[in-house]
Amino acid sequence: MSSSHMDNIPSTPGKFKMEKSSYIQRCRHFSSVAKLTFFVFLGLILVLFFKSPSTSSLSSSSSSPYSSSSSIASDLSRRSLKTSSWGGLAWEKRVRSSARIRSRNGFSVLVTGAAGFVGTHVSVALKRRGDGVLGLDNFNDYYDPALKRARQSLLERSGIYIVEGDINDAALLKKLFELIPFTHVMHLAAQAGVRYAMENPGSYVHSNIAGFVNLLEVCKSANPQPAIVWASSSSVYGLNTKVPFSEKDRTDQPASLYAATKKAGEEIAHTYNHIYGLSLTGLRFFTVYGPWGRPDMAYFFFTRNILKGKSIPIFEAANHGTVARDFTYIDDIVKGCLGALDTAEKSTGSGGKKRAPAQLRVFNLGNTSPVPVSDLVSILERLLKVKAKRLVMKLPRNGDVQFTHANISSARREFGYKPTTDLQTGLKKFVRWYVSYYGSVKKSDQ
Ligand SMILES: O=C(O)[C@H]1O[C@H](OP(=O)(O)OP(=O)(O)OC[C@H]2O[C@@H](n3ccc(=O)[nH]c3=O)[C@H](O)[C@@H]2O)[C@H](O)[C@@H](O)[C@@H]1O
Repeated sequence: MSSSHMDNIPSTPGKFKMEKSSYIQRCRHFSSVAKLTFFVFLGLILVLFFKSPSTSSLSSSSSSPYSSSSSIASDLSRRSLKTSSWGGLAWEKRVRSSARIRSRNGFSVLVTGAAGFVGTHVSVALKRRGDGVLGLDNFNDYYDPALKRARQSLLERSGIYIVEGDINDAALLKKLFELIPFTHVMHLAAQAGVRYAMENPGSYVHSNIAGFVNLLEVCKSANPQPAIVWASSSSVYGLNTKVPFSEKDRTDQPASLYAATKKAGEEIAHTYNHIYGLSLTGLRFFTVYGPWGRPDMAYFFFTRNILKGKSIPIFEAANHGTVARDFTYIDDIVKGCLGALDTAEKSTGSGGKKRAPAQLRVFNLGNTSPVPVSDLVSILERLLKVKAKRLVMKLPRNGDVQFTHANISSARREFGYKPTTDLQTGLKKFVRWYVSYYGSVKKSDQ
């Protein structure tokens, strides 16, 4: 068992006294000590069992297939709330400097998941236009943390500091809000990935539900309350067959636990808006891709495997049905995120109390033109000049839906969202980045 796991166990005052008492005293009080020890022990077991939803899920789960590590101990530590040391004057100075607004009417934005794919791009874009940006990320190893560290270096060069911590760490979040009166929170920290939810369900509950609630709890008590824009997912449409997907369509048939936790997030957002007057905007991202992307996503590991001469599994639906995605390029998504932030109204509550009705929105951010996965592979083959070893197989029943297709008229109306990058153009930029980042084809065995 890892020491970080032990660190999570609160020590009781009773236990502490016991260790300090003398041998004679201990003998005299042996029966009460034995009883107490028994109850302390029982308590510890209960704490271990119930403390973390992710912990209990680990008994049957393995570490992420996309990460470099495969040990359960590492999985435990990446989910623990133990954050690297924070606090102190130097740390506060870094936090303040990163969050300092440098343009007139600029925002100060807390970006959760800042070392993630979308988080990195959004942080850079905000900083570039003069907003104050403070990142927060737990650097878990769901996929190669080295890539997250590289994104962190990128942000550092733009003057953005990423606080290392988990969104479940209420003390840390409170401290950040004490230091900075954030006008906005761009909440992108999440356990992503559709298929991994069957392997490690607890991690989805931990980040997408418990973590989100913890963040909202801190936001609702903050003065001023920030406006919150956060990442939902196209997967909430689940088994919906009406195309293109409109925000008005039903979203009560999720096909994966991941989708269910994102849908839960939308309902939780409703509650915090209703009770506390928090301004909340959920963005349903449609299969976002691009440079600095996520290695667990198909376009990314297809590229890696094509270059390495390994076969790639291409899913097809029943009766050779096409599986397609409304792949959306990262720059378009960034514009959508900024548009949502810019049109977000202020939260209306203060002191943890609602003063007036507040804004509650949800938008599709897609590309409006679904592409079959087999076409994605053909584009990659052309760009990489390597023929893929295609392994066509039946769409597994592990949470995937057959297709996605966004209706974006709502986002267009509200903030002029208009994607401009087609898959061919976007993948070209991705491949260029991939080759430069991983050095050469030979080295691309990340
Ligand atoms: O749009 C979204 O909301 C979601 O988009 C992606 O989920 P997904 O569309 O499943 O993206 P990939 O895992 O990259 O899969 C893309 C396509 O490739 C297919 N695929 C995937 C893996 C594989 O081995 N073979 C294969 O054909 C999938 O069925 C899917 O049609 C992200 O992983 C989610 O985090 C995100 O929330």
